[in-house]
Amino acid sequence: MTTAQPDPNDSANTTWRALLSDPALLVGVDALGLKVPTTIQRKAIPAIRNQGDVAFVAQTGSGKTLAYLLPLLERLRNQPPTRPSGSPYALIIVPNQPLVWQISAVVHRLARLTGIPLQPATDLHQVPIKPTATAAPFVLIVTPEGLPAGSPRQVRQLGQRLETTQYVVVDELDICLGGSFEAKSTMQLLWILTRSVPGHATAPRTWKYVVAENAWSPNAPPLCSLACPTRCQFVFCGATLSPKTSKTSVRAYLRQGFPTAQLLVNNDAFCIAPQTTEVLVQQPPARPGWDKAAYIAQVVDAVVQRLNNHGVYWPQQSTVIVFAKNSANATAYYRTFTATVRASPPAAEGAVGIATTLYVKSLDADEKADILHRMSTVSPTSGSLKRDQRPLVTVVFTANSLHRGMDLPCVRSIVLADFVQNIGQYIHCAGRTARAGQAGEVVSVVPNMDHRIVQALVQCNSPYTIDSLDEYVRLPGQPCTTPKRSLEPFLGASSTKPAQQVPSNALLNHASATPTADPKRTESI
Ligand SMILES: Nc1ncnc2c1ncn2[C@@H]1O[C@H](COP(=O)(O)OP(=O)(O)OP(=O)(O)O)[C@@H](O)[C@H]1O
Repeated sequence: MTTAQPDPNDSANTTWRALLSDPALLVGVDALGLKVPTTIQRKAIPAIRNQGDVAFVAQTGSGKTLAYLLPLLERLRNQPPTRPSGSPYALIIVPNQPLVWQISAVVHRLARLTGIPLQPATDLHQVPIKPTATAAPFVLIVTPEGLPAGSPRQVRQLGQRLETTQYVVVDELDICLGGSFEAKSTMQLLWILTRSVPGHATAPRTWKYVVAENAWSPNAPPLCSLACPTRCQFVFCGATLSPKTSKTSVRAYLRQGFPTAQLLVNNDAFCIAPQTTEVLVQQPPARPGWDKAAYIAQVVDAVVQRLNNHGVYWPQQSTVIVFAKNSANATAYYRTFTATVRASPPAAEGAVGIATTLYVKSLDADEKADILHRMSTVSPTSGSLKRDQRPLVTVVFTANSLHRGMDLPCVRSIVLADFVQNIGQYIHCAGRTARAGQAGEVVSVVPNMDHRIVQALVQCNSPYTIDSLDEYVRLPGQPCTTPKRSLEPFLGASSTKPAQQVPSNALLNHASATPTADPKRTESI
């Protein structure tokens, strides 16, 4: 992959007008209330406009979705399909169903606001095989599971349906191209790249291997060498990449398949947003009769209380997300919380004027997707309440599987009830708050302060490290302004290995070390 050079014309003062040539898009971003493009939008939009493959990595909540959707709309305006086709014009691959709905809602909104015809489809069957002459082009948004890729026959069918697709986005690239999705995504991208069918008599033998083993063969030819002239444009994006040394390195995957792609790694990639207040709370030692669920209920109650105390910093509508390591824990924390916790008292008359109602929902199975879908379609600006409406704190209990990509409105606090297993997970869970420059808070319940992950957080982010909930409630309410360092060097750190030695003072107080800013960087994969 090629290394992008810093653009001398790029400046934080770049306006939407300088970035987007199409007046309809300017109307759209204006209607969305977006004043200036974010850094990654300033970098990625011109790079994508050049029609080459692009991979970009930037902080959670930094507007990556629009960074790939706006060029798609622009492209549609400049090169509309010449005739109706049974292929979606664009394909967006994301790792989970709530994200499918979320991005579909954004596409729908953008198309409406800009007047550029584009229809979201969340299932291949929604794209008609024979569209009418006047039908708007489709963008298909699916998980890797949502596209067939098991047998050669299925892949052939997929091939027929994506024959004239022009633009392919892989969002949350480290999940979609790695782990359990790797084989499936590889099959799908392979076909889209080559417009040919693995398993066919003319296909290289290695492809048959790929099909038969349902795995990427190390002997397979580089994807690039298979590319054909009608190849479409690929865009990859995410907030994290797996480390170079990782067995299923996405970097290696991209280097092999998309060697000419431009890689843009934003300076803030792998960093927690600076306006995030981070708190590490020492979990009391387990002793007979101690109930973790009851303790988590107290933590969540303290979080709601702090929101109430510092309501002046939070808009009236707030969401708290409690992440547990699995659905069973999420349900246990939810049940105990609803059974034991009182509603927080209203703030003093004339002060902030916020009373708190608790709306708590355990997100299990189908329910979780449904609720997140409803929540994600609420606009953050719809926070102003009607006169007789009580301000609301929504507490959502969920398993970690939902930490990726969700852009829920007004998420003020994250509670990591079960400490994360790796830094990547921390980055993504913490990234559900402090989005698009808003203030936010992450409260991690830490069973063992000696973990390497704790050490990494103390070194890079100067979190508050405290050992009682009383201390937590008394923490200042101002949004954080501490710069944070990149957590990338610690991506491989696991919570199962204890750290070597963490200075005990650093764990007791808000660490005083001021992190240095990352050097400006773009990087080759
Ligand atoms: N230029 C902008 N100015 C202000 N807000 C913006 C801008 N661009 C996007 N946003 C808003 O920022 C929020 C986060 O955007 P988005 O979901 O695209 O983030 P992301 O970078 O994809 O995050 P993640 O890595 O968590 O998926 C959205 O609510 C979006 O509307």
